[in-house]
Amino acid sequence: CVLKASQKRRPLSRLLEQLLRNLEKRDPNQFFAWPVNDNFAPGYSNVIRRPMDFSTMKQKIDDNEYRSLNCFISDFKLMCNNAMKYNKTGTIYHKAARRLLHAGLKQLTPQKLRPLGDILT
Ligand SMILES: COc1ccc(OC)c(-c2cc(C(C)=O)n3cccnc23)c1
Repeated sequence: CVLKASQKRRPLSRLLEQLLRNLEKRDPNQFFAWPVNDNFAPGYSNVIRRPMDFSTMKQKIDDNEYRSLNCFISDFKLMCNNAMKYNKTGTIYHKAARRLLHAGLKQLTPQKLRPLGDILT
C-alpha cells in the first residue's frame, strides 16, 4: 500500500512536529511565531547573535536538521532566552518568554515523553 506523505516522515520528525504544535499553543499572541524584526525591535540583531523562532524550528524539522530531541529543546530554550535577554524584565515579551519557557519545559520532561516510546533513544 502507498504510505500517506505524513507516514513517510521519519519518526523523530513526526514527534518533533507534534511537540512544536503543542509549544505553539502556549504563544497565543504569536510573539514567537516568526523571526523578530529589527524594525519592531531596534538593535535586535546587534544584541541577539543567534535568533530563533517557531517558523525556523519548523523549517529545521522539515529539513531534518534536528538529529535529536535535545537539539530541538536547545532551540526552544534559545528562543525564550533571547527574548528574556533583549526585552527588559516586566515587558510583555519578557513575561511571555518566561511563561512559555516554563510551560514548554513541563511538556518536555522525561515523564511526559516516556510514553512516546523508544524513538527517543
Ligand atoms: C506586537 O506584535 C508582534 C508581532 C510579532 C512579533 O515578533 C514575531 C513581536 C515581537 C516579538 C518580540 C520578541 C519575541 O522579542 N518582540 C520584541 C520587540 C518588539 N516586538 C516583538 C510583536
